[in-house]
Amino acid sequence: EIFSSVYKLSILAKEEGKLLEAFKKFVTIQINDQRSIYFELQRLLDDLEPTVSQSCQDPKYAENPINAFHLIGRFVYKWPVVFANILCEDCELDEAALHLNMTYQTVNGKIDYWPDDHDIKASAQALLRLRTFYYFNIDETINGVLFGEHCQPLNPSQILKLIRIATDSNMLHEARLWCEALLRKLPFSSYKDEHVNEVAILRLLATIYNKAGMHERAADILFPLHQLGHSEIDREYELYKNNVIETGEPHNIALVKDEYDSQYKQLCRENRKTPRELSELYCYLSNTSIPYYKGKLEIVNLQPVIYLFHDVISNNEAAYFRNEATKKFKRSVVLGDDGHGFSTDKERISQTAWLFDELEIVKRATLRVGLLTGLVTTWSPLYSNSEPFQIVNYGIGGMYHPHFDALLSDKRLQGVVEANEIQELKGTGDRIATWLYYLNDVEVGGATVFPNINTRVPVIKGAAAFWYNLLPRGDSDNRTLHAGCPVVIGSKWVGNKWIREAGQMFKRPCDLDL
Ligand SMILES: O=C(O)CCC(=O)C(=O)O
Ligand SMILES: [Fe+2]
Repeated sequence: EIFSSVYKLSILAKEEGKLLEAFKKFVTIQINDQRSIYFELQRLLDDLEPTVSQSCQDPKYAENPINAFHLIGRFVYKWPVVFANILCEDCELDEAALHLNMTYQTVNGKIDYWPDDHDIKASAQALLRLRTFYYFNIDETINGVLFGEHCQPLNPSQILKLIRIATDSNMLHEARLWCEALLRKLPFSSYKDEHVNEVAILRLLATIYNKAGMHERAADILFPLHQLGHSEIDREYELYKNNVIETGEPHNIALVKDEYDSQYKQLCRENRKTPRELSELYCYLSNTSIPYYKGKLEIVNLQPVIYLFHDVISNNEAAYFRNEATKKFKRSVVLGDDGHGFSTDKERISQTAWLFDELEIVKRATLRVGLLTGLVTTWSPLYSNSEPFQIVNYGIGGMYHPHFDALLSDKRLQGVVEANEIQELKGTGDRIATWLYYLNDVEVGGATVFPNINTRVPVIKGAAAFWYNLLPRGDSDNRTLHAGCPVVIGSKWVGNKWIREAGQMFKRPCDLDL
């Protein structure tokens, strides 16, 4: 899939420009051909050109989730129509068609995955989820403004698609809000699609209420259409009317779990520490074992202490990390429920790659983490005091739900498996501490938050968050539950280095009292 990395989407946006060029060339040559197929192709070109000629030049285009939704939509619904009309397996292709075919093949190879329905659904769900975190204004978004930033407006059929996906995903509260916003857009003066009209939208709104158990309301919505003689809705209308529960129905659509506003979501929106709590936080220069090398530290929470180290990776190094990672990307996984094996998870939408100390720049960064934290970070294939860097690029609305980094602390694992059963922990112990590099700036969203201790760490390029996952006595520290908030605009890159227990016995000795 492609939605799980904004980096991959950016490549898609750039490559689309090549498709447009080849398609344009093809259409220009056929300009005098009067067959109806060429009118159809000209129409497709007129539809694609204004957007694509700009989007392929804008490196930040795909960093906006609304644009990304458009981009994926073009690859799923529009480009296949272009190719189906021009390319054929057994027929003879003229020069322009051959060129288009070749471009198609190269682009296909470059993006290594052609977006499909799964990406449409996932990018729509990402948009819906983003709304439940950041409460952006739906009407504004439809008109092409998200968090004050301009993007492509959404057309009525895209909104209808979004509402259908919300309804299928049982996010009925969101579905209703988008549906009402679409009704406010009526009449669609410049948009012509016979399937998207007032009747279709009202029918969908009625479905939403019906699904929420509000059958009477659903019937009421269809009643005016019924009176006007829209016989196509009669069956639904009768059904809703017959389902009405006389003893009373809910007055509102209940929020589902995904729609609740949790402490986690609130922290994603803003720092929630009181002025008093904030006044106790401070910054200082820390010593390392090299006399002239100091750490620039900011304390962002006192107990347990969460550190933010500033200026600990240069722009060049960060670019090197990002670039090396793109060569090895895989969809992020999480440890399976039974503690064995790894699986992809809708709660971790990103692509990851591991960078080992074999690379000189990476090795230097590993050493630096050791110097700054005072822990032993050296890695070798035989014995590792820390894991290799795990580089992560998030996707549309990409996030990582609240979790613990310590492999054994996850509630799911407690009692299910013994520490020594996990191959991962043998000889190295658990993840005593986390070092989290921020490898770029994110325009909107993407903070790292700790819901149990009301702490929010903003993304700052070149900085790194650092904390202990384990208490000195070795048990996991439940206060370190943390999450990567959904990215609204931008492409978020982080680099994890998990430091293991083994090797730290003199650096951070065990202590039963703590
Ligand atoms: O992206 C973030 O801010 C958090 C990442 C994280 O917690 C992880 O990768 O384990
Ligand atoms: Fe984490």
